[in-house]
Amino acid sequence: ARPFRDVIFKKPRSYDVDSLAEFVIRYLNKNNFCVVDGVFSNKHLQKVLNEIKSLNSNGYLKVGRLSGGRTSGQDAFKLTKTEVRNDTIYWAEGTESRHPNVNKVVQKMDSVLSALNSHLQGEYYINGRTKAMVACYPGNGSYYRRHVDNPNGDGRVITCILYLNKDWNAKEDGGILRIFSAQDESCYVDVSPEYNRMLFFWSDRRNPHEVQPAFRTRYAITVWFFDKTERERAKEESALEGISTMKNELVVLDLERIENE
Ligand SMILES: Cn1c(O)c(C(=O)NCC(=O)O)c(=O)c2ccccc21
Ligand SMILES: [Mn+2]
Repeated sequence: ARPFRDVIFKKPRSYDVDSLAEFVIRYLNKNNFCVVDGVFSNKHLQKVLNEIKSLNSNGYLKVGRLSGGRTSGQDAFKLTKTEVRNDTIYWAEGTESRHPNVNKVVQKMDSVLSALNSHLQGEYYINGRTKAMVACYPGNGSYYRRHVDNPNGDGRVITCILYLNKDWNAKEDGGILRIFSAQDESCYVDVSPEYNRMLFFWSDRRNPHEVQPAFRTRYAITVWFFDKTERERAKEESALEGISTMKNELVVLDLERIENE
């Protein structure tokens, strides 16, 4: 397969939230995804990384169980000896006192979130988000199988990821996020999970993606932005099905229920 374009990751004119939001929407409309490098200061991100490492060493990150792009034990495909599925995750509200710098990242994502609406030509109205998912791939070949974040209208419209991996060398460390073109299976774009890199993409079927096996510890913080209408309809439907409608819990439940697209 060949990359569907040599994507040169441009930088926005400036990093105020409105220019950022305009830049994100422009590339979401053009390519269905947008990479923005250099949003945070190195000083701040170093503190964020330290907080996440201590969350990890204090056992706050739990194995991702059946969540998202994997089916349970009855997998047909065999794992190679170096590929193990053990991404670990921690859900942050963004207000906990144990990680003030992670909270600042969530607040920055919130400020971008609220600025997006004035650039979305009315097809969505973003009015909320999930909790922030702090994810760690331990680097023993752990990976995330190809999936769509929101294949069935659970309300999530934009995925926002911040990568925290210093001096990442994808050739040795792997861990590439490969986003496939929904139209043409043989086309994809590879995003290296580099430090201070933000990635936005439509959460629906436009962006099947996978995390390739990582051979070094790989950290990321992800937030999913909700569309008001789609979210309310999903909550009505799930209420009918009797699934608990606690806002963030529902998202966690959805992540466990999502099958591959
Ligand atoms: C750990 N992890 C993920 O890494 C991704 C994902 O697509 N990550 C993309 C990336 O890290 O580049 C997910 O979409 C995901 C969904 C539910 C639970 C855990 C999850
Ligand atoms: Mn995903």
